[in-house]
Amino acid sequence: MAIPPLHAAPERGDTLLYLNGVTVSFDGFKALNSLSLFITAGEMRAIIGPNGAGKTTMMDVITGKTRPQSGDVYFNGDIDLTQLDEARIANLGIGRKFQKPTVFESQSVFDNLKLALAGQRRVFESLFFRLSSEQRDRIESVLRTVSLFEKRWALAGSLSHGQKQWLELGMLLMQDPEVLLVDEPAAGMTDAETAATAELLKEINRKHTVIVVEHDMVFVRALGVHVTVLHEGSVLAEGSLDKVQANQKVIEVYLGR
Ligand SMILES: Nc1ncnc2c1ncn2[C@@H]1O[C@H](COP(=O)(O)OP(=O)(O)OP(=O)(O)O)[C@@H](O)[C@H]1O
Repeated sequence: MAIPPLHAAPERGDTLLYLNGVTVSFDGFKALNSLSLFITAGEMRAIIGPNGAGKTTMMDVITGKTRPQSGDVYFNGDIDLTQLDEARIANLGIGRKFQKPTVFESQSVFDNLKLALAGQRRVFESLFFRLSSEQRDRIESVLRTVSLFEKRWALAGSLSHGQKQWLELGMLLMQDPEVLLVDEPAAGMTDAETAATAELLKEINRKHTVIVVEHDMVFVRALGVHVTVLHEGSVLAEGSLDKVQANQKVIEVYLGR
């Protein structure tokens, strides 16, 4: 049974991402069941929910990897994302970071960011193209943002798991996306790395809209942002972490796992 929407839909023009009544079925199973989610420009939103709630499918719909059977998906008020392919959507400024880091291990931290700047160019060409001073400044600024300036000449393969995640966030930042979708950034991190990642996302959020999917409640608490709880492909609750954690429906869903 579809859960009725918690709030009336806002005006599309007031949103950066507008998902209204989005349904995705796999052989009759609804991974998203009339999902409605509205993100305002400049906000950071945490998305939580038990396994199979539809978090990954939601990100697949936004990035064009999966087409919904029904519902509206708009970016910036009037760009219909259901009509665009993944490359077009990425070029619009919707960047995604998957859970597993995919940095170039045999290249330096600096060269990984250089490769990210070059975008679609072939890897070999990209390593030998000459940087302008603005491009070098930009790489250095991102290196400082992700706390890897001191490590810039180290091979990416020698970084800790947490540092690799930060490098990959840095690679995403080189493309200067308007919105970043970040999948479980704190997974597998030490407590110190988790705390540093929360600070990093807050810093990134100063200039970019961020949607972060995460299971680690300590991390979500450190972010201190509005939380949306997904369950069976719909929004179950929304609000501060304290508010949703006190919600009886949310408690039942998590205890019933
Ligand atoms: N390609 C697919 N074919 C069939 N079923 C799918 C497919 N992709 C996802 N599903 C199902 O849809 C539901 C939602 O999956 P999804 O991966 O979006 O959940 P999730 O909230 O990201 O879960 P997790 O926290 O485990 O990553 C699950 O029951 C999953 O098995």
